[in-house]
Amino acid sequence: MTTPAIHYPAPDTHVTIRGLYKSFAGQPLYQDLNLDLPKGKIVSIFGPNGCGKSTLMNMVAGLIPVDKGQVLFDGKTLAETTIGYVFQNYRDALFPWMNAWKNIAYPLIRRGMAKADVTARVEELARMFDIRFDLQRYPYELSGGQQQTVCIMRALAPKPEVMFLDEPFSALDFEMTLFIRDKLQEVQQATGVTMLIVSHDLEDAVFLADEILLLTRRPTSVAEIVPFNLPRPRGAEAMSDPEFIRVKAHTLAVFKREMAAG
Ligand SMILES: Nc1ncnc2c1ncn2[C@@H]1O[C@H](COP(=O)(O)OP(=O)(O)OP(=O)(O)O)[C@@H](O)[C@H]1O
Repeated sequence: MTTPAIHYPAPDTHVTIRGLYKSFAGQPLYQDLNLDLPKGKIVSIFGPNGCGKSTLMNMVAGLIPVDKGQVLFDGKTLAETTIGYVFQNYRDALFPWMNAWKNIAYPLIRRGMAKADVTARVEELARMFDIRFDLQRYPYELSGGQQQTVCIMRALAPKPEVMFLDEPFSALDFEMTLFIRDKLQEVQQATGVTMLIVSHDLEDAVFLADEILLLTRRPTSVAEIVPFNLPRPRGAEAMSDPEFIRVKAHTLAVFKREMAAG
């Protein structure tokens, strides 16, 4: 009798993914995926088009069911874990009938938090994000960057243990990208939240990451996990740092290898 391999989590693991399977229309996407995501770190998911970056994140976040497998957060189930999610398209992510303040407060009000505590938390987030616009304004009155900032504040409001961000920079101009990069790093440093970011842009994927999770083509597995240890905070000048350039080049080489395979 053979004993199945036991995948013990690496030290400092937050999220453990074990024996994960997912198919769409009979076509396998993931087959027995085993993965550990480190606690209090930023992990970027990067890989070829359609390899399943968003699907992986959405399965971990519980937005898409797995066919088989287990995902645990510090040994707890998703239901026992506070998570935050920033959706890919900020234009559709905010409740249009609520002003920015109410959007941010929404997850707190739903949890039954007392009014004074809700106000204190929204004010704390407004200070953290150095908000200069009027939070009484409605989403349609805000710029794209302001809307995305509100989305991130809403996701952070309940103090999540894990934060999921699907393409958070894809619709932002460069100035706003720099601002959001700064803020995400500040928040991460201040709170120790574990972050998982899906990106289809190589530079974005590398810049914020402690680890870049590189996926193969479909059926998808882990091609490589690339560490990126440049000290924080990483400002715009980090983009010309030799270590950033080296990690980006390595990531690109693995990506090209995966594109050529199969
Ligand atoms: N609901 C669905 N039904 C059928 N196929 C799906 C569904 N969702 C995703 N897929 C397929 O699964 C694969 C992975 O999709 P996913 O969006 O996760 O990939 P991705 O790596 O995030 O893609 P992209 O780089 O295009 O953003 C794709 O081939 C996609 O067509």
